[in-house]
Parts: sequence; structure tokens; C-alpha cells
Amino acid sequence: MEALLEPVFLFKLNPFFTSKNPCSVHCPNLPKLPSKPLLVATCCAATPSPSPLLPQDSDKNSLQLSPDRTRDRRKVVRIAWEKLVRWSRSWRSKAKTDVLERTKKVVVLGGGSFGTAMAAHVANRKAQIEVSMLVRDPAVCRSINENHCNHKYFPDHKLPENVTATSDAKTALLGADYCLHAVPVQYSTSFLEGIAEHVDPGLPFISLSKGLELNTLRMMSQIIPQALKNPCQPFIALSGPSFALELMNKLPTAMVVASKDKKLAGAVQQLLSCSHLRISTSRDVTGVEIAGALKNVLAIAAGIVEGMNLGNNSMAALVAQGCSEIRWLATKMGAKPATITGLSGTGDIMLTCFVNLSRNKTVGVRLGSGEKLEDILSSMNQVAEGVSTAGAVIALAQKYNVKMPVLTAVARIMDSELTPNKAVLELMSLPQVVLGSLIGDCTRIVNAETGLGKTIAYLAPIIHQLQGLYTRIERSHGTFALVLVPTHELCMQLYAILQQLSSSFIGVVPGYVMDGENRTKARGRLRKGISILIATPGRLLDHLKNTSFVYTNLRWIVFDEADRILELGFGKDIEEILDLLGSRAGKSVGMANPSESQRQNLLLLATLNEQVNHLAKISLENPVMIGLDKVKMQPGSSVYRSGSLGSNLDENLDHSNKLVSYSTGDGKLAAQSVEDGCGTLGDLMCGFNARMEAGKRPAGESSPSPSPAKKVKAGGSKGEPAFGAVDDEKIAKGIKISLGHSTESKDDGAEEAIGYEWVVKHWPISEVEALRKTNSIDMLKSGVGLLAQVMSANFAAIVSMEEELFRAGETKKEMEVVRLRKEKEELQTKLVAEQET
Ligand SMILES: NC(=O)c1ccc[n+]([C@@H]2O[C@H](COP(=O)([O-])OP(=O)(O)OC[C@H]3O[C@@H](n4cnc5c(N)ncnc54)[C@H](O)[C@@H]3O)[C@@H](O)[C@H]2O)c1
Ligand SMILES: O=P(O)(O)OC[C@H](O)CO
Repeated sequence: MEALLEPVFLFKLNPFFTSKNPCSVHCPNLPKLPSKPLLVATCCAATPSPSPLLPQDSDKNSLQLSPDRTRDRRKVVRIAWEKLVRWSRSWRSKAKTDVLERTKKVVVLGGGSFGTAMAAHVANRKAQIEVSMLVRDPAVCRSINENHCNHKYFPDHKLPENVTATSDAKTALLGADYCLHAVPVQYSTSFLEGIAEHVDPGLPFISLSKGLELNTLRMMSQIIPQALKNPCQPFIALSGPSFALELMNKLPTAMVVASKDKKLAGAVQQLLSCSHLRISTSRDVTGVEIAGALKNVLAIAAGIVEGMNLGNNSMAALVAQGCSEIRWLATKMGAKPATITGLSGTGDIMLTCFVNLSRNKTVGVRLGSGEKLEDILSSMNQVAEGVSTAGAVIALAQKYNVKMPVLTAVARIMDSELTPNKAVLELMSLPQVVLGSLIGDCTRIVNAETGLGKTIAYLAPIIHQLQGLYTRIERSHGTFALVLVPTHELCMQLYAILQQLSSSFIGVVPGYVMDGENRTKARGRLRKGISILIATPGRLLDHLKNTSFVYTNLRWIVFDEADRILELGFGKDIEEILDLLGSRAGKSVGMANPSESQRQNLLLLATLNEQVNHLAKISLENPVMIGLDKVKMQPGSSVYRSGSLGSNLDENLDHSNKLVSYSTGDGKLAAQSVEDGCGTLGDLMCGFNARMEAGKRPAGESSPSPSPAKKVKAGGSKGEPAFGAVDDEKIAKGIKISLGHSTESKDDGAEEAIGYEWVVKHWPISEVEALRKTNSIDMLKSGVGLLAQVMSANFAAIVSMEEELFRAGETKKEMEVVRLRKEKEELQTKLVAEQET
């Protein structure tokens, strides 16, 4: 079946797959797909390059298969094909027809191109179905009733006789079994409110409209029930790559129906699917709707690229970036990644971005060629939903804390705040690794020794994100990020790093409060406003109770050296702080506008224990654990021994081959690797003159001291990631990214090999594979770069702590490891107690 999807084949058959093929809505019929010679065409496409199945040595004769082998091969292909046909027939014979039999009347709201095409499609399903179109324009109404033709949108097409039109909502809706909604999104609310009294509360609404309501950000699944004042109005979204014209021409098309009600989705599938329209079902309404809405905005961008003659390379790069942006946002909104890469996502994106039948793309092409938006819109008699949906993108990006450079650029062009030329320049100078890193989409636990640059790994993205806020931050906005540390020494060290990092940024005010300092002075600083506040727990609690300062915009709480904070007995203070800030997991009290910005908490620690586990539970939601390890290497070997949790549990995970390893290049010095990582972070901070260095900590220091400022070169490592190491298993226990290794001299003068690696634990391999396939190698070159990629992809909750992992029903072997570890801890405690007595 793959042969059917061969791109070369599609190009040959359908000239509209070329990017420069102008075609108006009334273009001539597309060439018909041949019904039989598919395999022949595929073979033709394959002939120019030697097939891997054919022998390729110099012997001319060997290039031709023997007649016997040719016969055998053909037989195998024939049998496979026949099997497929039989399987397909058996399914068809089981297909139910009761829905079609039962359906007497379908109402179509909207008499534009898609409404008309779908009305004709349903009417063609069965001559006895009454298809009633509710249209505004009396001329269109007359044309349909008198001439069986919608002269405005399809002057050359005859409509089936069972399609009628009316401008009276009551008549149209009376007795309808299904309703197809094809009114543009921005007008849907007022339109539906106007007809609500005639709508039966049980009438299933099949929405064909693709877009988001500009000011409310609502999708059709929210607009319809709310406008009809009936939260239970049955709802189905119909989407996927489908030009009205091609449906009218009965060209093969595939679409998706999505509904929370599986039975209803099945019924609509039955009602609509036929020999030239395949309908799949889905329950991912959000995914189907959001992809359908955002692809229109992306198509405008694609059109601009074409209009500006920027070439095919930039078109592909733009669309790929747009796909990622849609996936980032959609998955954050709860959509399934598979929906976004499927028919209603990638499928529709391809159609709308690459084919000039698209109205959204046409708007882009004309903008890119220098026309003004007002002129373009006033010359069109059809809707381009992407124009208004673009306006909703910025607000959505802010609400869900996602960076969407391409879609945001379109929004700004639509607002006439950016010219296409300037947008291209700005997009081309964006940081090359886009976002993610430690600060991103969900809570994190970072397990790392000090001295490996983790401070920069969270501070840099915080500053980056503060700079990226659409309103410039000011002192009066108060505290955005809070970093809790165990001691005043660490507080001062971090403050020095923070001062260095934030020095070139307007509005970002670093500050601290800590035990042992003058309260009154600290009070004054807090009242003036501190954007990133480093604090020891006791003193912070004191100020939270006794000093009034602004923290309603708080977005991040980082517990640096969380294990030490708890060891020093601050557990109760931390709980009180979380309560006062409204930052306990699952709660968002105390925020000015909780829905506007999501909070993210981050735990950084070197050891895991019960107390930390408790803190993780009360402060983190869906945590992800990342390990940044400094590991000792086996003498004389290049195989690392993992010790990320300092327990034999990790060795076990590692030895069972369940950690997927990546390497940034063997033999590279660790310092270089870390520098590369910082280079990538530097890229992240592009535009604000990153000056930082994650140097190695001098012996005896508990934390990295700020190194002398040094300009770090951007870019990744020279080596390529060792992708061959990907495990075949469906679920990996994690990803390990080796940052390289170096040798260190021990006190006795002997040399010791030290390796560095990031470890992301409990990572589903399918996601890794998807990342590997979809991202360019360049973006994956440095360890931190890969990490940034990994972290920027939205993923389901990954098990946080060992206990939870086991509760989720893991293997006996792992249970045994925990038991052994507990035993070991108990023995150690006993031993210490004995020594003390
Ligand atoms: N045309 C396609 O190929 C296609 C394919 C899939 C989905 N869609 C989606 O279907 C929806 C409709 O698109 P279309 O192509 O039919 O648009 P269109 O511009 O061809 O027609 C829009 C229709 O809506 C009506 N309308 C406009 N404002 C109205 C109002 N205030 N009240 C009532 N009716 C109003 C117009 O009179 C017209 O009949 C859009 O959301 C579009 O994204 C279109
Ligand atoms: O012509 P467009 O750009 O509105 O796109 C139409 C459909 O949504 C394509 O699936």
C-alpha cells in the first residue's frame, strides 16, 4: 500500500503538488487517478536509481533478473495484493448501512463553497435524503432551488435534485437528523444565537469550520454548545485535507471525524463515507480542531514565502518549523501528537501549504508579492480563516507558554506591525536551538552534582523567557522567579552569577533575601520589586508574613540543592512557603490571573531521599526527572558506569540496557562539551549578548563560582550523536546524553577518567525516535542542544520518583533493588548510630 503514497508518484499524477502552479477555484478538473496501473507507475518512478533489490556489480547480465525470479517476484506481489483486496472486501461486507437508511433529513448551515460541496456529497449518498441548505443570500437560494446550482461558488456544477435551499431557519432545521455547520468561525456565535430557538437539543452538529474565535480563543466545540446554550449538544468535528472543489469533482479524499462520543463518530463516518471519501474516526477533538485552525495560519506563511520567491528550501524549513509549533501548542492543549502528525494535522498542512487552491495560501502569496492585506481581503468573495485565527495565536502562545515564532510572525503581519521582509529577517536570526531546556513545559526534578552548570541551565532560560514576554517587565511587576537555597553562602554565589547573566537586560532585577542580613534593607529592596529573587527559606517566610511585596506574577520556583534545604530542617518552612504562594501541586491560589500564566516548579538535587520525595509530591505536577551526571569511567574502557542517583538502582537500569545513549563525540574534553552546551544556551539567549561559562568547580567549593566572563561561541560539538545506540524496546528507561570525558589528576598523582552526561529518565522510546526523525542533526549536536529538544517536546508525565515507578507496576527485579537499597540505608543508619554510641 505504501506505493500509493510514493511522493514521486503523486507528483507525476497530480501537477497541483508543484508549488508554482497557480490555480483559481474554478480551475479545470484534475487528472483522474488511474484505477489500476498503480504498481506500474511506482516501478517507473523507481527506475532512474538502481533498486537495492537488484544486483549492482559490473556484470551486465546480472542486472537482469532471470525469468524465473521475475515470475516469483510478481507472484509474491500478486498474492500480497489479493490478500489486501480480500481483507478489504470482508470489511466492506461487514460495513453497516443503518445510519444512512435511517437518515431522512440533513441541514447544512452556510451556503458557501464547503457547505455546498458537503450538501452535494450527502445528497449523492442517497436520493431520498432531504438536504436543506440554510443560506443568507436570496440569489444563491433561488439559484439552488430553481437551477440546482450555486451560481456564486460553483457555477459549473450541477447539484443533486434533493438539495434545496431556504433562508428560513425554522424550515431548514425542522426534523433534521444531522446538521453540517459551514459558517465561518468568526460569525458562528452570532449566527447560532440567532437560530438557537429552532435547534433540537439532540441534533448532532458536524462542524466543518476551521478556526479559532478571535477574542475568546474558543474552538467550534466550545462555540456551538455555548451559542446554543446547550452544553450537551452532540458535537463532531469533521476535518482533514479537503478542498471543496475536489469533493465536488468526486476526487478521492480522506477526512477525520472527531467526537468524544465514539458511537456518534461512527454514525457520522457511516453517513459520509463512500467510494471516494474515506472517513476515519478519532476521539481527539482538541487535536483535530486545533490542527485544522492553525494550519490556515501556517498556510499564509507558506504563501508569503512563495510570493517572495524565497525558494523551496525555505518553504520546507518554514513548514517543518510550523508543524513543530502546531504540535507544541496542540499537545500542551491536550491533543495527541499522533493527531497532529496524522491526516487532520500534517495531511491538511501539506495540502493547504503546498497547493495554490488554498485561499489562505493565496492570501499569503499576494502579501508576499507586495499587496496590502485590506486590498486582498476586499477582493475575495470567500473566507480565509487563517487571517483572524492568526490574531488568536499570540494569546494562545502566551496562555500555554509556548514559543511559536512563525505563527506569531504571521499574526504580526496581519496586524500590519511587521512587513513580510522584516519577518523573514527576524525569523532567520532567531536562536538556532529553539527553547526548551530546563525551563519549559512542566515541572522538573534535576538530579545533578554541583559544578556542572545547572545554575546557568535554569537561570538563562528564565531570563530568556522574561525577555520574551510580550509586555516588558518592570520592577513594579514584582517577583517572577524565586530560587530557594539552603545557605547564605550559596545565596551570594547564585546572586553573583545572576547579576552577571542579567546585567544586559532591561527590567530584569536580580535580588536576594537571606538569613543573617539586615531585615529593613531587604524589605526596601523587596518592596521596590525583585524579578528574580534568591532566598533562604527562613528569611523568605519571614518576609512573606511581614513584608508586603508583589509576587502575583510568580511563574517559577526553583529549589536549588533541595536535598540540603531539607537536611537543614527547612521542610516545614517550605510547606508554609508553598501554601502562602499558592504553589502546592494542584493548586493555583494567590495568583492574580492563574489562567494566564502557568507555574513551574523545579527541584535540583544531588541525592534522592524520602524527604525530597515528599517535597516533590507536594510541589510538582507530572514531574520529569533529568540527571546530569559526572561519572567515573572504568579504567581502560570507554564504557561509562552510571551513578546518577548514587544508588545501585541506576546501575541496574543502565546494565539492563534500558538507557538510550547519545554521545556528543568521543574523546572530547568535558570542558569543551560543557562549553558547547553553554554555547547552545548562548544561542537560546541570542540577542542579549550571552556571557557565561560553566567552568569546572575548583576543589572544595560547594557550587560553581562565577567564572570570569568569557564570550562563548555558539554552536554544537563537532561529533554526531551516536544514534545507532537506540534501543529497540518500545519503552526505554531513559536517555543518556554523553557530553564527553576528560582526565583528572587525583591527589596521589594518578590520572582518573571523568565523563559527563545528561540523563533523562523514563522516557518513552517512541518519542525519542520521533524526535530523532523529525529534527535536524544540527540541532541535536550538542548535549544540551539535544536536551533542549527533548525538553521542548511535550510529553506525557514521566514517572518522577522510584517509588511511583514501582507502584505503576514495574518488574520484580526493580522492586528487589529498592528493597536492597532500603536495607543498605538501614544498615548504614544503624552503623552510624553504633559509632556515635
Ligand atoms: N472551502 C473549502 O475547501 C473548505 C474545506 C474544509 C473546511 N472549510 C471550512 O469551512 C468553513 C466555511 O468555508 P467556506 O469555504 O464554505 O467559506 P465561503 O467563504 O465559501 O462561504 C462562507 C459562507 O458563510 C456565509 N456567511 C458569512 N458570514 C455569515 C454570517 N454572518 N452569517 C451567516 N452566514 C454567513 C456566507 O454567506 C457563505 O455562504 C470555513 O471555516 C472553512 O475553513 C472550507
Ligand atoms: O482554502 P483554504 O485555505 O480555506 O483551505 C481549505 C481546506 O481547509 C483544506 O483542507
